[in-house]
Amino acid sequence: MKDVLVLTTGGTIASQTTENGLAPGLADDALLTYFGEVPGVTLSSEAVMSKDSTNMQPEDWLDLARRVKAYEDEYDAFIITHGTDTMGYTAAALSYLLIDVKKPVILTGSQVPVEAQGTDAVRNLNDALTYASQTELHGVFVVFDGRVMLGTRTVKTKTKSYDAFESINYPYLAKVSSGKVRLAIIPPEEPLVGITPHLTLDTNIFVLKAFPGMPVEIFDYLAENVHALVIESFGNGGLPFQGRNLLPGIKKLVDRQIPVIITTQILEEGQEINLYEVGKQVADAGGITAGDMNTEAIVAKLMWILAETRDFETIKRLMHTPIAHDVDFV
Ligand SMILES: NC(=O)C[C@H](N)C(=O)O
Repeated sequence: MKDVLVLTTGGTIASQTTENGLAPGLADDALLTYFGEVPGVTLSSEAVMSKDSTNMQPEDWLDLARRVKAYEDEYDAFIITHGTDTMGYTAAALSYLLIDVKKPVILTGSQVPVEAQGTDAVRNLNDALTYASQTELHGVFVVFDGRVMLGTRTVKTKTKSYDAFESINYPYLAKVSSGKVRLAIIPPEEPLVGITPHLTLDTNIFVLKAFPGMPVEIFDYLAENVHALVIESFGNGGLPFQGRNLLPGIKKLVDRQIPVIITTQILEEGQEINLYEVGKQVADAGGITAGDMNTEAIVAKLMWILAETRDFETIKRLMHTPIAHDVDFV
């Protein structure tokens, strides 16, 4: 017998047409009626919030994590229904906040409201339930369009199509179809050293997307106001050092022991920061490469680490340590 708790948060899956466009409005436990019967599985639900995921905040991630922790012993698995727009962020954040969870926590949602014709919601809900009832793994997962992805690797790549999410730089964990899970093999991860599981976040970070012509003055503001900065660089980690030279700005933050994490705007294959002069100079200025992590995971991981430590070297080491399979190389 398995007990599964469905935590609902809103999203398109629970949205209805209003005069202001689609907005979550489905009755609290209405989603439960769209799950099929699975022998030996009992479903319960709890309405956590009713938000378009665009409106979700780090405090909402904490709310969800605390509920899973509070109910962890009572249920065998958790399904969180969620909007797709920021699902990748929530999935990454829960992967860190629930690093010690002993049950599967599965996020799903849909591109078309559950009540609308041609909806993908019914399939996704039932695939999530299939996975919840059959998996032996614990941790945070996204189940969408028949694919199971790690919470730290899930990125939304399509605004409308049903295959909205991809597992970036990591294999899909499983496929779900016709009520069956076909599993890939996930190697175990080294035990976590130097940080203990905790349910807190420091949201005082900023993400900067580089573009040709970006003014350098922004770093003066950032140096005074953030605990860490993420820069989405070009290609393999490159940022301009000619014209509007970003290196002094990066150095300014690093000199103040503010970590500057360098990721890339390119979704796949990660970065090799020392390959080109434009990247090596960034590394030499103190920029910390993020390897093959995605921005969603970097944001959540930084907030989670910063809540425990502000020590520059410790942050750097932990950013480079695989946690919830978030990074393969740096
Ligand atoms: N497909 C969706 O769920 C999109 C919606 N705007 C949300 O993120 O809540």
